Amino acid sequence: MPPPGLPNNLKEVHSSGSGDWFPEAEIRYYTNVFVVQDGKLLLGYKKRGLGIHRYNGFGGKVEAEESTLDAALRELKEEAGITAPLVHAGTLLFVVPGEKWAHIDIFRADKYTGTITESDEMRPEWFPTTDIPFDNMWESDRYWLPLLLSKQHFSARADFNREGEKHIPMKWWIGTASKAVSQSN
Ligand SMILES: Nc1nc2c([nH]c(=O)n2[C@H]2C[C@H](O)[C@@H](COP(=O)(O)OP(=O)(O)OP(=O)(O)O)O2)c(=O)[nH]1
Repeated sequence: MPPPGLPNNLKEVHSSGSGDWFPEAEIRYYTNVFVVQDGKLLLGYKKRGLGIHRYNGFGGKVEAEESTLDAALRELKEEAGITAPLVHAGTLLFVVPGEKWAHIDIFRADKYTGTITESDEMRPEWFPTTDIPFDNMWESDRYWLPLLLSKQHFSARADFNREGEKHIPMKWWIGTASKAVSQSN
């Protein structure tokens, strides 16, 4: 059974952890973009803020009166210097008790235009899709990123406890939807 906050028509791919899901809270919307080309995945080494010193896709908060897609395009331009045709790949609910729930819309692009450029926030780096640095990414990414790479639309929830700057994974659930990956623009 999918956890609270996810649609209930999903097929489980992976789940882990124990205890109860953390209680509901207000939702804040984020984006995250992964560019995949010629068997390589573009990641950014985060130089500041949430997820510092770890690799991630490019993204951030959706601003007021901005669509999710526009936010994703803006963050990709700000953080990596490029633009790309984005396809919605899945959704991740990122939960920390006492904080707003982060609803992260995750996009994939198979091509891009512009010159990849380091920003204040991210240092872009290509990795072979067979050698992704999961040990240096958010803990549950290893379970859903393969679904993004194989173009299966997914929904996931990951609950963490925060200890200072550290996020300790408590429980997570990842599933796929029957709907095919659709073009979002
Ligand atoms: N891959 C992955 N990404 C995550 C997880 N949790 C989480 O917040 N993120 C993403 C969502 C956002 O893309 C990014 C956090 O955004 P941010 O705090 O840097 O937002 P921002 O760029 O608007 O921040 P700022 O400019 O205001 O400092 O991290 C997770 O578990 N896995």
